[in-house]
This record gives sequence, structure tokens and C-alpha cells, in this order.
Amino acid sequence: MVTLRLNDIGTRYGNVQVVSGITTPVIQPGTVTAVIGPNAAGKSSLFKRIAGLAKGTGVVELGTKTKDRNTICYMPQDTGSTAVLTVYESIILAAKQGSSLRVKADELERIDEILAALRISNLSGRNLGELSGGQRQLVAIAQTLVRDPKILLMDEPTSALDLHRQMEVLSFMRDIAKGQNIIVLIAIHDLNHALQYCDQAMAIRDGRMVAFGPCAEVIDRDLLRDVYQVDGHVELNSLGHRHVVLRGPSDQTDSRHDTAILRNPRNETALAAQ
Ligand SMILES: Nc1ncnc2c1ncn2[C@@H]1O[C@H](COP(=O)(O)OP(=O)(O)OP(=O)(O)O)[C@@H](O)[C@H]1O
Repeated sequence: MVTLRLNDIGTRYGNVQVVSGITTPVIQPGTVTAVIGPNAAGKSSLFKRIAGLAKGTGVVELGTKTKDRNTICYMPQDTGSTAVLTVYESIILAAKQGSSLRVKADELERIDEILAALRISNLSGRNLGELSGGQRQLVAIAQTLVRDPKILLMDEPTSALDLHRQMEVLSFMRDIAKGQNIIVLIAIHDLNHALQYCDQAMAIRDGRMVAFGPCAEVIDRDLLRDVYQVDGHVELNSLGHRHVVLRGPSDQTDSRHDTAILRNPRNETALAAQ
């Protein structure tokens, strides 16, 4: 079983520190964590650091001694591809990364299952270059899932999808996390989707983690004001779900540097070290 704990994680581009001192409680398998925060907060950079694609400080603790190239998989935000491959070929290649190119029957079955679950079996024979943005995003999800990751880092996986597909994919990811007992981290801008589909949230602002805990505790009026600079609140909608209601941009445009919100309902001590 793989767990994940970030211990004082940081990364930089040249001289610019874009992620600093991120320490989390232990993230358990079977959970979906929303990684939230404004544009340029450092969400993608944090994912790249966790996946080992960016160097930096701190330790990514996995709670296991057995780790292979597919233990942590990162699905980037930009899934553009000009490769002259069909969708099916690209997914076989993703599944076989770094291993023999011989494909077994059960691997093909698994690919078929994932394509069917994402409702993109009809795209199998299409060339990658001729797909729409949303179709490319769904194929990228399939390419990531066939690697059977234990920790899945998905960078805005629904940004190009229509409403139906967004809900379908998020609910599918939640089922995969629970069914396969893996850890899923999703960078996401839609806070209502985070509230609906994710177990917990990690909020990042200016490269620092400012809150970590159950979505219902992290996503509130203070977060909207201090992290997103918008006035709003969270209320129960007619379906009984928590729902963000926005009034508009906050007047306190300078509050991001004045107000320090630092909340971690599950592990105060981890954050105290920051
Ligand atoms: N390759 C790079 N070289 C230099 N700076 C970079 C690079 N990639 C990202 N940055 C900078 O790092 C900071 C964090 O960017 P990052 O992409 O991690 O933010 P993000 O939270 O994922 O944003 P968004 O929600 O807009 O996708 C930004 O200031 C960005 O300009």
C-alpha cells in the first residue's frame, strides 16, 4: 500500500522560488485530493516536483519500499500531441513505457476497458492530431490510467471537457481511487466540483500551502476572500450539497499579502513547522 506525505517540498525555476515549504499530513490510498489555488499559485510546479520531473528541496515520502516508474504518474495540463499515431497505438505505448513492447491479451483487455469507461472506444482508430481538445484530454486520461499508477497527479483533467464529461470523468476518478485504492490528486479550478467529488483539499497561494483538510472545512468564505480575492460564501443547495455562491471580486485586493490563513484541520503540527 502506498501513502503520500510531502515533507517541506519546494521547487524553483532559475532563481525564482515557485513552491516553498509544503508539508502535508499522510494522504491515504482511496482518497481524492483537490489541489486548489489561483493561476500561477504553483499547483503544476508542485505536481512536477512530486513526480520527480522538477528538482527541489524536501522529501516526497511514499510509505513503501517498492517503487517503480509507474508508482507516481503525472498527467500534464497541456496534452497537445503531434505524434502520427492512432489513439489506440498511443495508449499501448503509454502502457508499455520502459518495458518490452510485447503486448499481452490482458493488457489489451485493460485498455479496452478504460476506453469503454471513458466512452472513447470510438476514437481508437483516429489519429491523435485530428482530435478535439476535449477528446485529447480524455485520451490523455486513458494514457495515464493504463500505467496503473499508485499515485495519480492530474493537472486540470477536465478543463477542456463539456459539463457532462466533466462530471463523468470526476466521478470515474473517484471510483478508481476507491476501487483500486490509489491516491488521486487533482488540480482543479471549479470549487463546486472539488466539493462534490473530492474528499479533501489542499489550498496553495503564492507557492505555499495555506490549508489542508476536508473540502467542507477548507472551502469557505475565508478561502474565497484570502486566496481567490472574491466575495462569496458556501451554502447547501437544494440537493443538499455544499455549493459556492459568488458575489464578485473582493474589494480587499491587497488582502493576499496581509491576511495569513493557515489551516489544517487534520494535522496542525505539520504546518506549524512551515
Ligand atoms: N518552465 C517554467 N519556467 C519559469 N517559470 C515557470 C515555468 N513554469 C511555471 N513557471 C512559473 O511558476 C509559477 C507557478 O506556475 P504553475 O504552472 O505551477 O502554477 P499553477 O498554479 O499550476 O497555475 P495555473 O492554475 O494557471 O495552471 C508561475 O509564476 C509560472 O510563471
